[in-house]
Amino acid sequence: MIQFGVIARNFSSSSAVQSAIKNVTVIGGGLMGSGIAQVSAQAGQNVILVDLSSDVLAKSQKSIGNNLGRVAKKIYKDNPKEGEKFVSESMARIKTATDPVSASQGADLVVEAIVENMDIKHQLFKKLDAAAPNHTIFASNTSSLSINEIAAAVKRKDKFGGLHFFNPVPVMRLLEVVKGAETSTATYETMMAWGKGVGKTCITCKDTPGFVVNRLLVPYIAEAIRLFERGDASARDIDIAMKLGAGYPMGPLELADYVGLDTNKFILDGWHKKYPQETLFNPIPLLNKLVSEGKLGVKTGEGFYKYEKK
Ligand SMILES: CCCCCCCC(=O)CC(=O)SCCNC(=O)CCNC(=O)[C@H](O)C(C)(C)COP(=O)(O)OP(=O)(O)OC[C@H]1O[C@@H](n2cnc3c(N)ncnc32)[C@H](O)[C@@H]1OP(=O)(O)O
Ligand SMILES: NC(=O)C1=CN([C@@H]2O[C@H](COP(=O)(O)OP(=O)(O)OC[C@H]3O[C@@H](n4cnc5c(N)ncnc54)[C@H](O)[C@@H]3O)[C@@H](O)[C@H]2O)C=CC1
Repeated sequence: MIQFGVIARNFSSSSAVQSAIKNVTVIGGGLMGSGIAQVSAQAGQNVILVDLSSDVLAKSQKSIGNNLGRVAKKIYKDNPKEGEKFVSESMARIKTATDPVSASQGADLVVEAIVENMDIKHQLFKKLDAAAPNHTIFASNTSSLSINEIAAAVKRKDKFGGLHFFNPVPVMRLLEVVKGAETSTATYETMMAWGKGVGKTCITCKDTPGFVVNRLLVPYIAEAIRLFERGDASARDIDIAMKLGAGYPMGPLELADYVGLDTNKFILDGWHKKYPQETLFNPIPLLNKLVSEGKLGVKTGEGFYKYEKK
């Protein structure tokens, strides 16, 4: 069951977040960054959303506007005027920028949601570390990289942690708060309070590959692909089985298409390279074939299933 009401309730009850963090800079205006900007602004935070591309920022603003409209319809179903006010006030709290450095100079919290590449994340955080105020907390939304390895680029390791959101961010209620080896208790507590303030249920995890959700989801999806590859069951039957037999909202192959087969492959390959003895992370010939054919799932119109192009 999807509960948007929780956003308003949790925010009003969390005074800690209101005092500790008021200004959030979200870097990366793609799928995840736009969702993180949206839930932050909904909760009353001042947000700067940063991307290298102004086209991406324009698209993000449009999709945030649409998604806020969906939220408003639910929270203010009997009061459309209040709903419109909620959308316009939330939108007004989001500014956009193309320079991460100047956009971080007034930030209490920077949430990074750029491309999943260690070198590029290092380059970004090195620049931010030199420019952001001393009190600014840095967090990465990485799906599969190590928080400690990302934090190696900064001096403020005590003020660095993981804030791992789920797609679609406005709908998925979980936030994984990742404590790195040197994350201080104060930073961890501020991240937990902030996560609760933006309407999420927070769980805590050490810096372990995939944290909790992806450590379980990646092998689960991999096994589903192997089952299909062996011809043990059809794609449709595998998905029906997990929806009706295990209560998942999407089957594993539908979810693989939704996340993107290139992303699935990227994570599996990265972990296989790092942990070659772990057979759960072994490469999957069928997945490699689909990716090499450009069949990446929903975003390209075909993966395990075919989709109408939007
Ligand atoms: C190998 C793994 C590798 C992982 C790689 C990286 C990924 C990560 O690091 C972590 C992840 O994110 S893993 C993916 C996590 N996400 C999931 O598992 C999604 C599973 N699917 C669902 O929950 C629903 O199908 C879903 C919610 C998506 C859609 O629900 P429905 O099928 O019921 O479809 P709708 O009827 O369209 O939507 C349901 C309600 O939600 C509202 N809504 C949907 N999208 C929205 C959005 N973006 N913003 C605001 N509201 C939104 C929609 O309006 C609808 O509301 P109601 O009309 O009231 O039901
Ligand atoms: N897609 C998903 O389901 C999830 C992804 N993540 C993680 O979130 C991060 C972002 O993923 P997505 O939003 O899916 O990617 P995306 O490709 O939709 O967006 C990334 C954006 O970052 C921008 N960018 C790249 N380098 C930049 C830089 N140096 N400065 C500013 N902007 C820059 C790109 O222009 C792009 O718009 C990744 O680390 C990913 O692993 C986490 C949870 C779920």
